[in-house]
Amino acid sequence: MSDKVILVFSGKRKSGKDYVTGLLQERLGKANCDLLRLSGPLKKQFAKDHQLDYDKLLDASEYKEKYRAAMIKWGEDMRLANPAYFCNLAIADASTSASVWVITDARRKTDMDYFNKHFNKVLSVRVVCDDTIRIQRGWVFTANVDDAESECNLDDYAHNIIIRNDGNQHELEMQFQSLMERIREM
Ligand SMILES: Nc1ncnc2c1ncn2[C@@H]1O[C@H](COP(=O)(O)OP(=O)(O)O)[C@@H](O)[C@H]1O
Ligand SMILES: C[C@@](O)(CCOP(=O)(O)OP(=O)(O)O)CC(=O)O
Repeated sequence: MSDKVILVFSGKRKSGKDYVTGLLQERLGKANCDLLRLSGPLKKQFAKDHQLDYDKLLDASEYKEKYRAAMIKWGEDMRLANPAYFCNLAIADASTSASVWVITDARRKTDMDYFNKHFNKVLSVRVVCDDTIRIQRGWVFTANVDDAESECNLDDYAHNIIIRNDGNQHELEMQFQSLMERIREM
């Protein structure tokens, strides 16, 4: 079993998963820390099958939101056949030399089970944020998305670390310091 440190991030849409994991990678350095997106291989295959623009599905855009419900459904069908499918693809693409792998977008207990099964040093990190702030960042409640497994399956998971990302940079910095300390201890 690898002794890499695996940080498995999750959080609601617009909680700031990409923002926080990007900042973390900057702090740790790209050579030490690789970002793994479970949604990466999902979007790539979905785009190919449906003649869509893969790059436009990657950023925080309206284009992604337009196809989100269909991508969730498609991804769920794939996961039903093999819950490890996207996790396997994400780690196949990851940097073997980085000592820290940050999974940016876990959504399901099966994702958590996968990393806990395959790695020793795993921390689950939940990014949380008030809905009022998510709305300011462009979140609009959408049925079949915000009430679906994709957004809710890890709500009651016993996360190791909670990061509050309401936009207070000082508060975020303090939380980063203790997260970095936890990583060093591992
Ligand atoms: N702490 C923060 N300070 C400033 N902007 C932020 C912060 N957190 C998130 N954002 C912004 O809010 C938007 C949504 O964040 P993002 O990381 O894409 O969320 P998620 O990946 O959880 O959907 C992005 O435009 C991002 O830059
Ligand atoms: C179909 C998805 O993989 C789409 C995920 O796209 P992003 O990971 O880009 O989403 P946010 O960062 O939360 O906005 C969801 C799933 O159920 O797998």
